[in-house]
Amino acid sequence: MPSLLLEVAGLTRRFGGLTAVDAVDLRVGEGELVSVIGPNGAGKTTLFNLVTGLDQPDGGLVRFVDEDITGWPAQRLAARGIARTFQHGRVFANLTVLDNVLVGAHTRLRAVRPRLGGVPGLAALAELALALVQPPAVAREEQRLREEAREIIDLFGSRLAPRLDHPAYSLSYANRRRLEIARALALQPRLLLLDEPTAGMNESETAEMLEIIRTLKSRGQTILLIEHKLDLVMQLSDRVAVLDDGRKIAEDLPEAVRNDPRVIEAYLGHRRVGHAAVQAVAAEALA
Ligand SMILES: Nc1ncnc2c1ncn2[C@@H]1O[C@H](COP(=O)(O)OP(=O)(O)OP(=O)(O)O)[C@@H](O)[C@H]1O
Repeated sequence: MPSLLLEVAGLTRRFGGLTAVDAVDLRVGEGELVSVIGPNGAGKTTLFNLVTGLDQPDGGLVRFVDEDITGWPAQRLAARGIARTFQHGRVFANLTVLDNVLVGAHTRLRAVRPRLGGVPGLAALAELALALVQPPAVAREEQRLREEAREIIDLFGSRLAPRLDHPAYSLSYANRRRLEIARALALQPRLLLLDEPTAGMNESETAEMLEIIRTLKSRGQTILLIEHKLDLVMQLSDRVAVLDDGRKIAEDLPEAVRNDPRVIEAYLGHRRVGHAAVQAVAAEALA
């Protein structure tokens, strides 16, 4: 059993009368790829928002490594090594591909740099002075970051590498999604959360994304993945957790989840259909 990186216990989020995330438990070990699946509205993105500090839980806790991080803001979590991508992709449209990735790297550096005495404005002034003077150490660091950013971009091969100087707004939808992942990787996250990385992608783009995620996993990257394309989930995951109406209804190895009638029924929304019919429909959908 790998050492525990993320532990979610009894996590709950209500919106008015709706319990979007209902007492969910989840554990992710170092180096694992755990997928969260479930029908639309099951609570997957809300769960991600709670883990990454974009939303506050009404109950339960989130532990990361050896700290209780429940309710921490996103910036503080990024400093601890939690990075995410969004369902609809978020990049800085007016920045180039390279600069988008550099933003990720700079965020990491800012997070680990010691605070300058807590004097308001001093840190910003120091940054400005460093930028103006560019002492050799800063120039070297900048060069190193650029090389690191290029290496990350190279992971996406001919999709992004020839477009280093292109503004993000000029990229195709699939390339913007790739760029968003590249930027998250520049944070060198201990935990990477991917929210539907293949949403809106065609079959060959999806296959490429599968290979990229496989590569990240083989390098030891811990990943929490939301994905609707179950074929991809089944190929990549160490474990699969299934949400339905905010509750975790199953968590198991991919093969076991694939054959779990509760999962099939919930996922396909065929609660009133006979078991045999469900299995027939599911066999088609999950094939
Ligand atoms: N800010 C909000 N205010 C009110 N209701 C919300 C809010 N965010 C999410 N919900 C509701 O919570 C439930 C869970 O939504 P969530 O987006 O987490 O589901 P999901 O599993 O990610 O769905 P999908 O697969 O469609 O992305 C849904 O019923 C949704 O309408």
